[in-house]
Amino acid sequence: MAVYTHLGAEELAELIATYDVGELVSAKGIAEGVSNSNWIIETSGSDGTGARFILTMYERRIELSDLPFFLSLLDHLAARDCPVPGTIHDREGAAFRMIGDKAVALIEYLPGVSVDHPTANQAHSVGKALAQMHLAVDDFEHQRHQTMGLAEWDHTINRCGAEALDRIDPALADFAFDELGVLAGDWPGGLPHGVVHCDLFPDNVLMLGDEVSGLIDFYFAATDFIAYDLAVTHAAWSFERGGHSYRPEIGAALLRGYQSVRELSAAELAAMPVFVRGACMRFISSRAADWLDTPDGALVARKDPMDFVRRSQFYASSGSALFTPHV
Ligand SMILES: Nc1ncnc2c1ncn2[C@@H]1O[C@H](COP(=O)(O)OP(=O)(O)O)[C@@H](O)[C@H]1O
Ligand SMILES: N[C@@H](CCOP(=O)(O)O)C(=O)O
Repeated sequence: MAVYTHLGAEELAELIATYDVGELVSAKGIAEGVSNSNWIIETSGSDGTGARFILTMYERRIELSDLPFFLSLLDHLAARDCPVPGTIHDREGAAFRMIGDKAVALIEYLPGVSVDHPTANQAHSVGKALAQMHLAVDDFEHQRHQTMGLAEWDHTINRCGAEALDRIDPALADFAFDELGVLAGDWPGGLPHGVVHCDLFPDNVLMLGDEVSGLIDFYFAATDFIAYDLAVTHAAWSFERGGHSYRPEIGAALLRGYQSVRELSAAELAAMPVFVRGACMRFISSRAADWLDTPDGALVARKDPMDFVRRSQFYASSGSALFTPHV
């Protein structure tokens, strides 16, 4: 379910007329996604040859005051040849408009599909695209506070409470409280930082064959350590679904692809074993809170926090072996 708001044909045509993209031809709701409403929009195109866009209505989770940051980040990266959709500005130059109390933005449509079970070549391309993005944000002038960092994981886990966590899984509370202590003690400092994606799961990457055709869903982007973003991507891509087994060829290809564009410093490599565990805790905490907030029988599929507990335990048992300079 990812169309939360009904927009009538007249309302959509009126909206599209505020952009220089031709007339509305069709609008189809997109089923994927959970946070926002998305439509594929087809128009006659400004030159009459037809054009396709994504219309996003921001429904929840995103603060309106953050929208200029997210949208200018898309434009910045698109202008630097990253495979990121740029925004279409309306005839008055605005990157987003309001429909009632909700913001909407028209963005470029990118081809490609999200893969469920990546190959090593695909992971290599994702590593390259991530590193390219990290280089391209170097001159991005805006910042955004990391709202999903260590303090928030701690706050979220404590808000859930041990009893509720144990209702999800009897091993969850002990694991989460112990792990938060480890992360608080070991969290690195003083590493290169910049604006990073922070949620580059396979469903936020579009691929054409082995090549990345789109990086999407930048709505968790924030200023943080650059290597932490690689850690999030590593934790999200390198396991079988459920987190039961590590896919060494995927983790290694991702790192190789990344380092073919941006080499990690010795200090960044040394921080990776903690960063990947932090990345797991980030999704354990948000998934646990979402799990407890989602009523039984709701249409939204719950994501299992234990999947990332297993990934974290694997990382803890591997130590620095996955992140040595020769990988
Ligand atoms: N620029 C784009 N080009 C093509 N498809 C897109 C684009 N942006 C989003 N999509 C499609 O819309 C779906 C949901 O988008 P996403 O931003 O991930 O939503 P949510 O934030 O609700 O998770 C994606 O899985 C993808 O299929
Ligand atoms: N990728 C995260 C949750 C964020 O949801 P998204 O649909 O906005 O990517 C997870 O898997 O827990």
